Amino acid sequence: MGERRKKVNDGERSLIKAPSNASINSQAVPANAATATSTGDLEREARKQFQQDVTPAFVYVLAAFSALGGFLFGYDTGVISGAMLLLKREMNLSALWQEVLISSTVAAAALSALAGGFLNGVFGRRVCILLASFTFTSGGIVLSVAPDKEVLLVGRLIVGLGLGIASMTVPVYIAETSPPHLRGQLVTVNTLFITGGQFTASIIDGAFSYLRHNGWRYMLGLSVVPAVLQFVGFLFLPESPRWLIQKGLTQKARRVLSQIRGNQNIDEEYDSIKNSIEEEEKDCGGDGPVIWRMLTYPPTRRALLVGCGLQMFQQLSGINTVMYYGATILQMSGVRDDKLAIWLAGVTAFTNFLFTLLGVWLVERVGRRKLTLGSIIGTCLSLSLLAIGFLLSAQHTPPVTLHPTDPSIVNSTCNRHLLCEPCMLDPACGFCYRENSTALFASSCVPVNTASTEKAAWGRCSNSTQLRVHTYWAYNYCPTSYSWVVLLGLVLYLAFFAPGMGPMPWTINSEIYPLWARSTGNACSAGVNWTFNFLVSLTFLHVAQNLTYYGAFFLYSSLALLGFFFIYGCLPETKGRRLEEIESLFDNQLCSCGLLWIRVSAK
Ligand SMILES: O[C@H]1[C@H](O)[C@@H](O)[C@H](O)[C@@H](O)[C@H]1O
Repeated sequence: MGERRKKVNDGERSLIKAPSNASINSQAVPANAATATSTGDLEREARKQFQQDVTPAFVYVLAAFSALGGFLFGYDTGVISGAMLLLKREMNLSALWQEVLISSTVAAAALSALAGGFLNGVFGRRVCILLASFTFTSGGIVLSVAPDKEVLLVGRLIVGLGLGIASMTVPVYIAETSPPHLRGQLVTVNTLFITGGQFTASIIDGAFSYLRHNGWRYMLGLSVVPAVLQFVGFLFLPESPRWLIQKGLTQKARRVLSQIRGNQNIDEEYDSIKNSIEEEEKDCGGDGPVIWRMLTYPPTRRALLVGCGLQMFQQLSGINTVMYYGATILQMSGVRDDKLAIWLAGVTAFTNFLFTLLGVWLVERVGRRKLTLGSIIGTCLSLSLLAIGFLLSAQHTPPVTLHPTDPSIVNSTCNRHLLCEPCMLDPACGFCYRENSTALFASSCVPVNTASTEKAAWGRCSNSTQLRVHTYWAYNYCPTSYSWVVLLGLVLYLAFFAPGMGPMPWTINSEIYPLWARSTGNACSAGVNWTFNFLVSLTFLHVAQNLTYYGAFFLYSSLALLGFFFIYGCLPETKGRRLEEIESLFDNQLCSCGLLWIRVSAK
């Protein structure tokens, strides 16, 4: 892809007056600076200390405005499930149209993330963020005024295009503008915004679900607010200094760097970026598209494998099955009021958000490698616990005791099921039962109402008045006394996944590629993330039908275990290193960092 690099113009540097060091208070010099041998060393130490202590507020402003892209990522992927409940009634959507409207956005995001690599290289990070927020705004407007399902589809595709570009550009922009000691934390804030967006979407879904007519227009259209905010903000925010240096716009780069470092001395940082670009120019050699150069140059090939592998295992650990079907899983744990279902999704989203906050706190304390390893092993174990909960529920599933005689059941598959478990796994049927304080009785397996899965096609469970008095309709779940195991599994899953496996793939990808390969590397790995998101969420219900719920969660658990071995062997620690130094971590043979780690720990 066309990431061109121009020669850096040395002459420009001397035109700019370096900021004075006079503001550095001698008291800021650390104790160990006494061992420094020359005044130069002393000065550098002092500067480092000063720069670490006083982080200019502008860096936070940049990170917050960029992370609005993460918020829109979370909002637009999260809001659709609640909007769909209203849309399917109002527009009479078939199951196929519902699936198309949900997954078209994710598929469009996968494609545009790949294209985003090219756009980032040629036009820069800032223009791409402006483009993404413009796309989000247009998509939001189209969705909120859509007269029919075809226009809705166009709106969903436009939003997907914005998502792909934002998801790959924002982490890169934040990483490139942050000081090394804050980089991990600030990029992780972007994932915090993603989960915050998902949580906000569930609240908005809950609030507008009472507006039966046109409520979905507000749900889908409200994303315009943060999108416009980001667009306006970025009209005033600067381009990434690293991209500017790469393009030979050195004078502008120095200005931006000094602005985002609060007029501290930026010589050292500037020189280090410039030198590393010159080094890279010699090292990576060869011509041809960036992706080809990445694949033929061993360090970037390894980094790409690690980056894409992390994104793949993030999605294979099943986060989006939990995010999209969380309400059903929670229903199994005893809350049966259907009206609550939409709010329950909010509980899952909030837990995900809360534990991502823990990740922001941990990332610079324990480092990326340990955090990701701890997270994936916990994820793997809690997925097994979820599976065990489903297994116990399936083994103790209640029997069907009533066999209704309505003529339409003769042609339906529902009258073949003798237990609740196969009945609820059959998408055409649901379990209708009565319950007193001690036991469940008068249970039947009957066809679902095709217009709304909230009730049966006929009989006791098709009647909303009856459904209020001790008669229950269970679609997608079975009443069980092992629900607490499932609930515990779910909470532990989010507690382990959200601080590590949720944010780290994005954070690590923003750091591991040299500048010439950064946008292409992030485009590929974000493309892998969206592709596996699409595959896993689209196949979840089919996988559950064929392997049962516990089979599905055992499968995700085994995939997470595989992910653990991959991360253990292949992921080096990038904490505290300058972006320019990170390439050297991939100099060693592929996936030998597990061995290195053992050696270092043994010393
Ligand atoms: O990192 C994010 C986050 O964990 C979200 O909750 C999830 O929905 C996304 O797919 C993932 O990429």
